[in-house]
Amino acid sequence: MKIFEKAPAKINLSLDVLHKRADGYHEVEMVMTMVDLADRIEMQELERDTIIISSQAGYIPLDEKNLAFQAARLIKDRYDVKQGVYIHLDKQIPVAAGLAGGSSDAAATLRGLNRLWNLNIPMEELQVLGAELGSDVPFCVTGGTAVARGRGEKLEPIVSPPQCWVILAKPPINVSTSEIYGKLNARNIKHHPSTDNVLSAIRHKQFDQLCGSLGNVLEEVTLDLYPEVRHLKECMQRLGADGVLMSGSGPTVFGLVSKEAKVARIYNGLRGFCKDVYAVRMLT
Ligand SMILES: C[C@](O)(CO)[C@H](O)COP(=O)(O)OP(=O)(O)OC[C@H]1O[C@@H](n2ccc(N)nc2=O)[C@H](O)[C@@H]1O
Ligand SMILES: Nc1ncnc2c1ncn2[C@@H]1O[C@H](COP(=O)(O)OP(=O)(O)OP(=O)(O)O)[C@@H](O)[C@H]1O
Repeated sequence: MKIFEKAPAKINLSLDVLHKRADGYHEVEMVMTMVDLADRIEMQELERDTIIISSQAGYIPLDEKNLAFQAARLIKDRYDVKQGVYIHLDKQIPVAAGLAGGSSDAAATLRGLNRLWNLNIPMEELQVLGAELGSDVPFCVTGGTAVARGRGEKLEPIVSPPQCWVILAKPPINVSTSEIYGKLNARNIKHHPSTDNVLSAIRHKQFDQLCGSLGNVLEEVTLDLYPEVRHLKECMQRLGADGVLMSGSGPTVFGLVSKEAKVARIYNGLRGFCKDVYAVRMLT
């Protein structure tokens, strides 16, 4: 049997760090949602006890370093599954972008193998398994819109943000999440975003208030290290996006845009100096 799962990209509408924990991770408070840009994952049963990964993208690992491989191995080990699986990743989400592409692939693999092997694992249990693979994986298991706390695994689902366009632009650089968290001085954060303001804007479907409340404490670190990300952010603002923020640890910058008429101008303006630009809808 062969099944398919979609693995959408996430964006952080807000990302606050409360403090650094004794285990080295950071205690976060984030509002996350998904956008209509997704990898497509095909999973096919194999009689042989093996995990095979392939992808059309030449620049991701296809061995045990791949998060989809790790997800498959985890589920096989925990539930004593003797069958194997062939997993093909049709990558559409740019890699190491701050859009949780690998995490979403891992989450989609957990959901897919749960179906393929009739394991009937409840979603909450898949999220707990996902947390072993990465901090963004539990959110990606269920998707939607949620407040994430802890190191990202404590989730509170909320209603969808007001519908709008999301323009994503990724400059051609690689940013390491652990490097950015490592360079953040949690005791000396200049501007904490207000999670309450973001939540109130979402609940009341106040698009302008949402745009005014966006904030990410990792932005300061990445923008200082990589001036091209700052330049991209300023460019998106100048082109007229209503709210602009870096996603996750970057380097992707997203712009929220309410009027469709503005989308093509912003998209074309960014394409002038950035190859990876996408105009998508918020997933509701
Ligand atoms: C930046 C975000 O993508 C925002 O959604 C996440 O906080 C990071 O999620 P992720 O890439 O799934 O992160 P993980 O793979 O768990 O961790 C990568 C590295 O980021 C750092 N890390 C991650 C999450 C967290 N709450 N505190 C951290 O300090 C740790 O150094 C860790 O070694
Ligand atoms: N299935 C996968 N897809 C993409 N990258 C993967 C995958 N599995 C492992 N990786 C590796 O993970 C690293 C991070 O890639 P990913 O696209 O998940 O980053 P990201 O979007 O910045 O994640 P996050 O937003 O969760 O920090 C890359 O260096 C890549 O080689």
